[in-house]
Formats: sequence, structure tokens, C-alpha cells
Amino acid sequence: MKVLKFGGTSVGSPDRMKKLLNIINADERQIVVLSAVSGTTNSLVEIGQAYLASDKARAATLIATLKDKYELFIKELFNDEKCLSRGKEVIDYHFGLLSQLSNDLFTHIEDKIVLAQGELLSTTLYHVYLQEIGVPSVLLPALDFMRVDEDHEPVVDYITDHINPLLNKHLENKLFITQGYICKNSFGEIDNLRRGGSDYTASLIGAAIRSEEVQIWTDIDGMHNNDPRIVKSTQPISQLSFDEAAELAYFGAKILHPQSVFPAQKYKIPVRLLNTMDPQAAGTLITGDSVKDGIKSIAAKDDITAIKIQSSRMLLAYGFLRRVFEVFERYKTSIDMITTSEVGVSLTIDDTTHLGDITKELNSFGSVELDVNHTIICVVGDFGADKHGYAARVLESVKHIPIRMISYGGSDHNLSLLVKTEDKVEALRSLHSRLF
Ligand SMILES: Nc1ncnc2c1ncn2[C@@H]1O[C@H](COP(=O)(O)OP(=O)(O)O)[C@@H](O)[C@H]1O
Ligand SMILES: N[C@@H](CC(=O)OP(=O)(O)O)C(=O)O
Repeated sequence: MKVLKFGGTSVGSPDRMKKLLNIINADERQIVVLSAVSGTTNSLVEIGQAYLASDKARAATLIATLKDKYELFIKELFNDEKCLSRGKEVIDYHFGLLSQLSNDLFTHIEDKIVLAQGELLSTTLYHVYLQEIGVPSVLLPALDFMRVDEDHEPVVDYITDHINPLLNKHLENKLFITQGYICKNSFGEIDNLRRGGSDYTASLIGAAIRSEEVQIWTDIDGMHNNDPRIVKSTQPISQLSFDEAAELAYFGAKILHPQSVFPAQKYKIPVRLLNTMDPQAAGTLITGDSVKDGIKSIAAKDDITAIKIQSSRMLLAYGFLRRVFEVFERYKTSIDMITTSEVGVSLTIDDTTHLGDITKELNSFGSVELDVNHTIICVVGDFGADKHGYAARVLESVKHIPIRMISYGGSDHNLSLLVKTEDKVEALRSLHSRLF
């Protein structure tokens, strides 16, 4: 059984939604994971923020604007009067719920309920559309099987145990539709897999049902060798290993949710990145194998803060780095890059929620320097310890740009550079023109 995920752009208009059937083979047993219609989750984020700020008037305006969009959407989606009125009921229900939240105390629990409405809307409307055109399908409620634990980690065994009975209830059905992104947490509350999380839903379901393949359908023909929003004439990469794809996704290649690679990798499920606007294009196949040596792609991750801790006590002192890392562990803040010298250590973080407290604690080890507004440029490929020349080529390509940190050898797949964000575009373009 395959799992097909369609992102917000792929369901972004009634016309696009209708065209999904050119890709979905309704005669093959498969699970289709849908994101919210593009722009919806951003609007829901704003609605939640307005409620959290007790600005009910702004929330009401945002809700009304979004509802208007859906009123138009269903008029184009449905031909049949009965289905149109069913579509109207669906949007009245979800927008009624959004408005009603103003009557109660609004906390982060209600905020998650707001964020969940996008995927609930897109899947229900698509299900009604399939009924209109006579294609049998089953709507699987993701909240009945998608779950994260107290550390916000998805539980694959739980998903397996809960999705399989649902699938087995409908052995005669081929097409199953479900929501990406949304889940329940360990308290049984509605939660989500963080922004862009529908890819993660697809790979978790793929792992849970030991799917033959997970397909991520989006608006571009696979993982490109650089960020197409910044660099011209980027090219799709035909094959990547799970490790390479994970590095690229984590370091900014927005086409894939960073964590979505791991379930597929663990259960050896091939992942294909494909283009809804050009279904015949080969896309990118992600498997356990790395197909060729060399530099494959470049990605960039913004909003990075570098922290340098200098201490003469570090000289020959064992246990120093452990004590530094423990500070970050206490504040549940993950470290992306790290470089060391005998008298200092530099590391980077992207989550600055606890930066004040972290800095205070680090001050007891030595002098602490912070550099904000930095970007990690990540060059990904297959460069194991026996290979040579790649680092020299990368550094030669950015020799005119100040480099704050360099990390190489952490894995066989990644060479990362930390630059000021103002130098990012030049770094990406210069690397691209010299490396490919
Ligand atoms: N290296 C890359 N390869 C392909 N696309 C990338 C890359 N880096 C950034 N992108 C952007 O990712 C976008 C697709 O991701 P996303 O917006 O999450 O799609 P969807 O709405 O289908 O989930 C592309 O339109 C592209 O601009
Ligand atoms: N709708 C959610 C989840 C998602 O994955 O969306 P998309 O597939 O459009 O990136 C978001 O916008 O974050």
C-alpha cells in the first residue's frame, strides 16, 4: 500500500484539488494525506495569536476573511447542489467552532484546536468532492491514530495499533483520505507535528503500515541542488540517501519536513518527492543508498545565534564540554553546529527562548560572546574520510565571504559554514556557480 501526501499548494485551489485524481489511482489501495489549503495555516496562526492577545475583534475579522475564501472555494469545487450545501455545512461547522472559541478562556490548548481546522477542512471537503464524482473513499480521522508522547515524539507502534484496525474495517475500500499535521498529545489534547508536519504524518503512516512507498507531492520536481527561491537554474537531484535528505531538510530545504526522513529510514520505506504540476517528472527518490560521490546540494538555515565560550580553564580540562552541554540540556535547547579550540568552544542554536538563562549559566565557565542573525550554509554530499578535495572546493568558492564557523567530519555527508545572514544570498550563489 502506498502513502501519497499532497501539500498546501497541491490542494491550493478547487482546480488543483480536482486534478489530484490524475495522480491518485483510485483502483489501488492507498492512503492520501492532505495538508491545509495553502495560506490557511498561516491565517489560523494569526487567529490564534489574536485570541491569545485577547483581541477578539481582530480574530473575528480574520475568521470572516478566511471564511469568505472558503465560500468561494466550495462554489468552484462543487457542481451538485446537494454537495454544495454539504460543503456549506462543513465550513459553517469549522468556522462556527473558530468563532465560538472567543466565549471561553483561550489558552495554548485552544490555539492547537484552531490550528487543526485547516487539515480538517481540506480533507472533509475533498471527501465530499469524491462523493460528488462517485469515487468511493473513506475519511480516516488522524486524531484517532496519530499520537505524540510526553516528549512530543510520535509513537509509531501506537499509530500501527490504531490505524490498522481502521483500515481492516474497510477491506473493500481502496482510497483512504486523512489529515496531515494534526495529532493528539499524551494528555489526549489536539496537537500538531509543527509547521510543515504533513510530510511527517505521511512518513509516520508509511512506517506504521510498512508501506511500499511514501510519495510527497508538492509544487516542484523534487529536491533541488540549491534553494530555487534564491538561486537561478537549480536542478532536481534524482536520488539521495536518507542521511543526505535529512541533512538538507534539517538545514533549510523547505520541500521536506526535517523529521520526516527518520521513520522512513528506520523502516526502510522509500520516499519519492514529486511534482503535482508535472506528474511525469522523475522527482527525487530517497532510499538507504547513496548513489554517487561528491557534492549534491546546498541548503541554508536562518535565524541562527552563535555562542562562543572562552575559558582558560578549558585547557586540558576533561568534563568541560559535558558541563557546557548540560546547560543546553536543562533548557531543552538543541545545538546545531559546534567547533572547539583548546581555549574555547563555539556553538550555534536556533531556538533562543531560553538564551538569557543559558547565557547567565555559561558566564560561570568563562567569557560568553553572542552573535545573532547568522545563517548556516550546509553543503551536502557523500564525502567520507577517504575522499579529498571537497572541503577545498567549498572554501575556495566562499573565500570572499567572512566565515564565522566551519564544521566538517561530523558525518560523511555535511560540510557546514556559519555566515552572517546578510552574506547568505552571495554565499549560496557563489557556491552554486562554482560547485555545479
Ligand atoms: N532544495 C530545495 N529543493 C526543492 N524545493 C525547495 C528547496 N529549498 C526550498 N524549496 C522550496 O520548497 C517548496 C515546497 O515546499 P512546501 O512549500 O512545504 O510545499 P507544500 O506546500 O507542497 O508542502 C518549493 O516550492 C521550493 O520553493
Ligand atoms: N498545514 C500545515 C502542515 C503542512 O505540512 O503544510 P504544507 O504541506 O503545505 O507544508 C502547515 O502549513 O504547516
